[in-house]
Amino acid sequence: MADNGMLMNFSIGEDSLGTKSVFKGGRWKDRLLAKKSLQRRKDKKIRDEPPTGSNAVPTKLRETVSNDDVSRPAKRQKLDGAHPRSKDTTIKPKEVVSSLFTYNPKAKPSAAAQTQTEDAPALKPSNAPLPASASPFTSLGLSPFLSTHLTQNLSLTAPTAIQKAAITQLLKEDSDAFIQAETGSGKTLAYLLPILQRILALSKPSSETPVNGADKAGKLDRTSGLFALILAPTRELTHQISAVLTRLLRPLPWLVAGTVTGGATKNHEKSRIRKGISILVATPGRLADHLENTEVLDVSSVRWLVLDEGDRLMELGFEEEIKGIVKKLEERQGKKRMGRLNVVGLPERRTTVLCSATMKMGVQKLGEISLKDAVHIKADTETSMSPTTNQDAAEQKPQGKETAFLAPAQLKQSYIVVPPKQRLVTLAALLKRTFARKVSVMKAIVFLSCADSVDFHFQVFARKEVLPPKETTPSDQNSKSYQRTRKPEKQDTSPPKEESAAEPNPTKRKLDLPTISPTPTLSSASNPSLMIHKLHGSLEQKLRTATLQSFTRSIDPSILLCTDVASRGLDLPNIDLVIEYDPPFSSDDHLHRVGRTARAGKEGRACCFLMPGPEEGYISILKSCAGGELGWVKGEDAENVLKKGFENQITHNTTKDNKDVLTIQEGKWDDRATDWQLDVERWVIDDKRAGELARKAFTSHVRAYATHVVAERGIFDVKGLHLGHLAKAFALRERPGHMGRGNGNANTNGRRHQGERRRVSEGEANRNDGKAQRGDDDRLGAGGDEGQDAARKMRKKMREQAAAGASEFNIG
Ligand SMILES: Nc1ncnc2c1ncn2[C@@H]1O[C@H](COP(=O)(O)OP(=O)(O)OP(=O)(O)O)[C@@H](O)[C@H]1O
Repeated sequence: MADNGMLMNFSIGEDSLGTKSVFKGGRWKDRLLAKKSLQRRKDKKIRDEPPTGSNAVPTKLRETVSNDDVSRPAKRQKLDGAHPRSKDTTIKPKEVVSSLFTYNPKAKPSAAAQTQTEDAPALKPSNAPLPASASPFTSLGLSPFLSTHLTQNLSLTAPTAIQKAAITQLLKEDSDAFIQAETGSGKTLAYLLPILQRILALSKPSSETPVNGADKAGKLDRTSGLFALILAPTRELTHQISAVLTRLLRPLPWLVAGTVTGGATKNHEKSRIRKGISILVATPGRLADHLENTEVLDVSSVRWLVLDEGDRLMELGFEEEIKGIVKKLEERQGKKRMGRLNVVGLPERRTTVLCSATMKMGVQKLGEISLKDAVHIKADTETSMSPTTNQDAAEQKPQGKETAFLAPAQLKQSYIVVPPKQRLVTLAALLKRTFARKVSVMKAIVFLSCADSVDFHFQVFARKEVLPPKETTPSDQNSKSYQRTRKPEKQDTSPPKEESAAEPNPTKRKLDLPTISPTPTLSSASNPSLMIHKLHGSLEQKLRTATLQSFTRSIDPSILLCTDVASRGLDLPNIDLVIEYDPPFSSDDHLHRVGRTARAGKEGRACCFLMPGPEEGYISILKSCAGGELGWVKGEDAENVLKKGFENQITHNTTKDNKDVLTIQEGKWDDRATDWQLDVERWVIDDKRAGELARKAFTSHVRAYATHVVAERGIFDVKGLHLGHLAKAFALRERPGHMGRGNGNANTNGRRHQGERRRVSEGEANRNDGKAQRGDDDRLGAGGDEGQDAARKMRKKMREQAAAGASEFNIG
């Protein structure tokens, strides 16, 4: 029965859609139905009226209709053609745009309550070098020559706490060791220095005698044998360790370091191995390959094996390779090669050192494979809290927490709860605000969930804004304009040299690379040459290396957009801010990501984006990673960030004579934010490639979202995502049509590449996915569980690839 008919049988008090409606007569059931029908009409009327007050749609959008009401399913809109149900294709559909500022879910009051309003002082650094007077390098057993080299040539005056502990232990005994220390605490030198000291002492009965270039240690040279093997999970990390080693070996030219990694030419590696290498840094896949196929690789004299970033080695599925390498080392140890120098003083047994900042199941398993009676070396937190007194240190130490699992104490962490529709514009605002002043932040890293998302956001920030003509006119009375001539950039695509080679030229920028661009939209008057870089595992290795090198060496303020490819072990200088735009896939990943800043006692900031709802549960994990109540974790007000970022609008235009014109307009922040968002949305609609990028990024992001570790999947529940709202964060006015249809093709996930993938923990497969949320078909998983199906397939695929030992970095 139609509701309209029902209403006619009742007498209704006051106006039919007024607030005081009284139903009289008829059965109670009919009265109830009529009441409900009236309520629906009222709701419809409210929706159709332009809202007023704080929730008003900005003026420019009032003629448009919102389809993103949280409380009801969004209707599918066809943007690039006629209305789906309309047979008349000549009728242009009305543009459907939802406002950034309406129908947004709000942060829970409990999350707001956790927001600190005042800036608490950060704790004293936990990974800084110790006071030089208390612990000089010589006091640890390093030779005066090495100590002098560290101080004079590498500007390292004293060890960090983990270096002190590791160097003392590894020089004292030949037992295996597990080195565990927080990010940025100097683990690389903690294992390299004792190995170097021991190699220098080989063939020299008295290690007391200083070694120098003129009187080299015994008869050792590069043909004496390979003494140490260092395994690292990624090519980038391998090259980084090799660069540190090369600097250490500079005054010891008779010792030679080398690398073997996937992606490099095997024949070149073979010829270097043939010439002789004293210390080899390798990725497991390529080393296993050489052990199998390269006759000249003699590992019989290897006495030190280091497994750096142990947890990552396991995550990337290198278990089998490592088992094979350990087996080969054991088989070949002791077998003397004809013609080899018999190195006096070579230890009888091999020492294996496992390094990790975090202690996962995988690390324990790796320990079982590789270590025998290992000593667990940890930083003495009481001495690591330099330069505080012991009493301060004791007060700082979080009760019942392993400090090695924590972020550096001096790191200032924040979180920002942003509704999905405002995510993109808030990220832009945060970056604008961050780089508003030249001196404030030199470099920032933004972590995203997948390669496609990195590609999309890179393009968003690399493009020039096209604002409405009135507002871009420099003659506007609120506008100030600046002019600067763009310098022609010199092309340089040559492969990067190791640090030992010529000194870097920091002014050289590789603008011709597709991974580096100026970012006009984020630049400011005082910071006009802001650069943006992108890095992910689907890029060609050469491009990755060149991009990373350019970002590292740039003296201009720069932003790096990346996946977790850059989260482990990389020591990038001057990183002031880490933004986790997409939350990490596990709390361990969070520690590694934020560990790219606040290194070796330096200051650093990190900010994690969360969405209102279950994601707010992550705040307590952020706090516990920061050391509980003692840690520095502050909530940022999302609206404040938007206000600060969009107070002034800066636009760049290029004149015919190749001059950049910088225009600053002052005005209302919410209008500016809306203009900015609409501009990106128009670009996505008008430019076919951009549209494709946005849709791929969105799809891949949602699929990647399904791969959070099982323990945190209640917080990051893919079924709870409001896809319609989230689409706006990818400048899409509706979610892509195929989402949630269960095509389940994990390969189209847009390259959240094997190496970036989470190894699925045991029991994950048995996860009870629960029931799909009904009543809101904009949520993945509603209507037939296709979303769950896609997520399940994605996880299965990842398991297969991890088991196959594939890695984005190392297979070559
Ligand atoms: N004794 C020291 N004094 C000053 N700086 C140091 C010292 N030892 C190492 N560093 C610097 O600290 C930074 C971090 O070192 P390293 O990369 O070895 O840290 P890490 O513990 O391996 O970090 P991660 O866990 O992130 O891989 C490097 O820039 C290094 O040069």
